[in-house]
Amino acid sequence: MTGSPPTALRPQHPSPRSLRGLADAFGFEVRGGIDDLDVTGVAIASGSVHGGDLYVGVPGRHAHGADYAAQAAANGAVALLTDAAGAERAAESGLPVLVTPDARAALGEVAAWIHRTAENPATLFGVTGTNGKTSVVYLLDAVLRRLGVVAGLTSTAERRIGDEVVTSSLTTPEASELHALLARMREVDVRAVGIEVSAQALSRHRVDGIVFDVVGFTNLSHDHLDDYASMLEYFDAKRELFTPERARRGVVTVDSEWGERLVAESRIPVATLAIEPGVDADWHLTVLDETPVQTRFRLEAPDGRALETSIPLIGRYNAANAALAIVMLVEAGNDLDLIAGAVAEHGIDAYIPGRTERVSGDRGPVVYIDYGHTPDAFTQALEAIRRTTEGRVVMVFGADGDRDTTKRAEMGAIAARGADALVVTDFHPRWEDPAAIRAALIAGAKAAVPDREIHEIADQRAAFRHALSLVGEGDAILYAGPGHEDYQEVAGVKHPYSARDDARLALQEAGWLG
Ligand SMILES: CC(=O)N[C@H]1[C@@H](OP(=O)(O)OP(=O)(O)OC[C@H]2O[C@@H](n3ccc(=O)[nH]c3=O)[C@H](O)[C@@H]2O)O[C@H](CO)[C@@H](O)[C@@H]1O[C@H](C)C(=O)N[C@@H](C)C(=O)N[C@H](CCC(=O)O)C(=O)O
Ligand SMILES: Nc1ncnc2c1ncn2[C@@H]1O[C@H](COP(=O)(O)OP(=O)(O)OP(=O)(O)O)[C@@H](O)[C@H]1O
Repeated sequence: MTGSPPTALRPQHPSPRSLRGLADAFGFEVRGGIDDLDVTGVAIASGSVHGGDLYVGVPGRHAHGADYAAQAAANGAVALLTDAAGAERAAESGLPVLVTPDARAALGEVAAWIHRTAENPATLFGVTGTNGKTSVVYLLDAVLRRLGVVAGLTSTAERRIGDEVVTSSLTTPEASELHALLARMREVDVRAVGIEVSAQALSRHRVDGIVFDVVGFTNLSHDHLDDYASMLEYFDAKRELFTPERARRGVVTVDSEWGERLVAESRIPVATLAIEPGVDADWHLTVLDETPVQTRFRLEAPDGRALETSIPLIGRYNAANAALAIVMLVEAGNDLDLIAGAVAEHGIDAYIPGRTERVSGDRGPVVYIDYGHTPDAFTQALEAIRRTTEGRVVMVFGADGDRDTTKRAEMGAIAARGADALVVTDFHPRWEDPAAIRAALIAGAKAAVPDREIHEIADQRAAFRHALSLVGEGDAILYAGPGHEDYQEVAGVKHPYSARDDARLALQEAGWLG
């Protein structure tokens, strides 16, 4: 899904808007006749244009979208919005053209205008940070449901409109898709939406045309240094969310120096949250109890009130994610006592697909499938599992091909320090040599802990089964990487593979799961 959503994620009853009105509102140069034309939607991928759409042709890394204007026209586009170069390239398409210097930069506001998303909006929550964004939007969703609010979310794993669920591709949809989704949500009375905001989304205008009611920051650690030249550039991309043009209020987790820095540099009012004792913050989180199946915590408000609840997830970091969600809800105007009452007795019943998801049963080793693919995610998940495991911890992992190669040695080193045995396997090699990726991980592991037990098994199914042969009752396996995904990408081809399903099958084969 690149650019324009399937029908379910679009408004079913769009109200047409005049193309001339659009051109006038934005001051676009017009080439061709547009006076009698109406527009009902907007798309930036020619393949997902619906009849009545404005097709927006933007230059990309591989192509100029304007080159696909004829296909967009064949699919029912009424006009093209593009830059001057695009207008030349699309001259043969027969579509009237609206010209602007940077069509991607215009897309968010244009999509907001077409879908009227500023009218009667839901309460909008935006979550950013290296790790924990998906988790926080699911936790927001779970608490909102407990409060009786019809909620929606967009995350790396899924887009949800109330109870309707659609699998995601990008973490943050393109602006055309995001505004269509918000318009669809309004049609079915969704009143609060959690939106995961990646750094790339901020750099590439994907959340333009939106002013969030409350934004939250989880943490910042090594990732995406293929897209950003340094950690500072990566931080600057995320900091952009904490500006009045994009959000009204913020909540910042301040346990790291990046959190402190964000508070200092934020241009909107922010509340602060800390999990580490002794850190100066408005809200304080204390973890009360951790087991392999749940974490119980207490959250203290600046006015001395407190909330106690549990989540069906392991790890202090997940308690921090839940606390961030709760503080964001309070900052949006929800009463803390009301939230406390809603989650006190049964806890927050969030199910987050593929985030330290326990796929094992009551017998045998505990097996978690996780989406962690950064050094910090490895650290946090391993620490959480170590604290609740009496026996050995075996870690199965690989690393993304064609993505930030500089984190691989560190990932290997953290795995070697945190687990008793490693099974290094393939993740998504994409166009890279998978053996070279495994070698980088193993080199990092050996440099950190030279005598660590390491098994190299390229095939994921075989790797997991081998890990299973190394453990027994009281032990744990962390299989980090695949999370909720249902494919493995090799040289441009997506092969079906669900680590969760396969791990359950392997546990059954081993007689540990009924
Ligand atoms: C680097 C990046 O962000 N790339 C995005 C970009 O692709 P691109 O520049 O290569 O596009 P292109 O292939 O040159 O095509 C140019 C234009 O022509 C259009 N086109 C192209 C071919 C065609 O037949 N018809 C057509 O209309 C395309 O839709 C596009 O609008 O525009 C595409 C269309 O929207 C996106 O799908 C694509 O995201 C790719 C898949 C991607 O992997 N992005 C990653 C880096 C990303 O954004 N990740 C973040 C963070 C994840 C995390 O938190 O870890 C995310 O938010 O997902
Ligand atoms: N607060 C946190 N701090 C550190 N690591 C975390 C935190 N929350 C989750 N993680 C780890 O990061 C992994 C990904 O979590 P999650 O999907 O919520 O993050 P994300 O920011 O949405 O990342 P992505 O956009 O890649 O999905 C989890 O599986 C877990 O290993």
